[in-house]
Amino acid sequence: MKRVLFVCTGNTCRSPMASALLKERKDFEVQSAGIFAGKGMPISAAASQALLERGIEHNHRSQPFTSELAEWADYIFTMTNQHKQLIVSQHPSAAKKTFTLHEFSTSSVGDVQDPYGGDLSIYRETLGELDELIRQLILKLADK
Ligand SMILES: N[C@@H](Cc1ccc(OP(=O)(O)O)cc1)C(=O)O
Repeated sequence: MKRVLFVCTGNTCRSPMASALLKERKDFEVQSAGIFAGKGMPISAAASQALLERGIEHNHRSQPFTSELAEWADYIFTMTNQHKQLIVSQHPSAAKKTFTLHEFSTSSVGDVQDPYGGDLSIYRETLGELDELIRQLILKLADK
């Protein structure tokens, strides 16, 4: 099974939602982490609510991005180009397997904006964006 690591900033909103969506497929080993994440924080309440509205329950505890996780992953998908640049600069050996979610899934330039601090409608929008990106991601990974 391919090992996929999603990375965002705090590992309480975007990457846990992406992870929950891909885990639904059961064909991948999935983890998430944050560049500036603390350890053991739950998924944000609004992210959890947006997932529950789609019938997805996601047990999550935040974790920081580490070199061990970088080694574990076959693919590292970041929410923004800044996350990618940080990873590549600190872990050059991971450069070949690190992509922004937009560039890998849709061959486009763009960031998944941080919904942190927004209301539930913002989280629903982010989840919708992630859902579409992950649909494309699955198609792309099937070709690998
Ligand atoms: N701003 C938060 C950290 C944080 C940043 C972004 C964030 O969203 P995401 O999990 O999508 O990166 C979550 C938390 C703090 O000051 O603790």
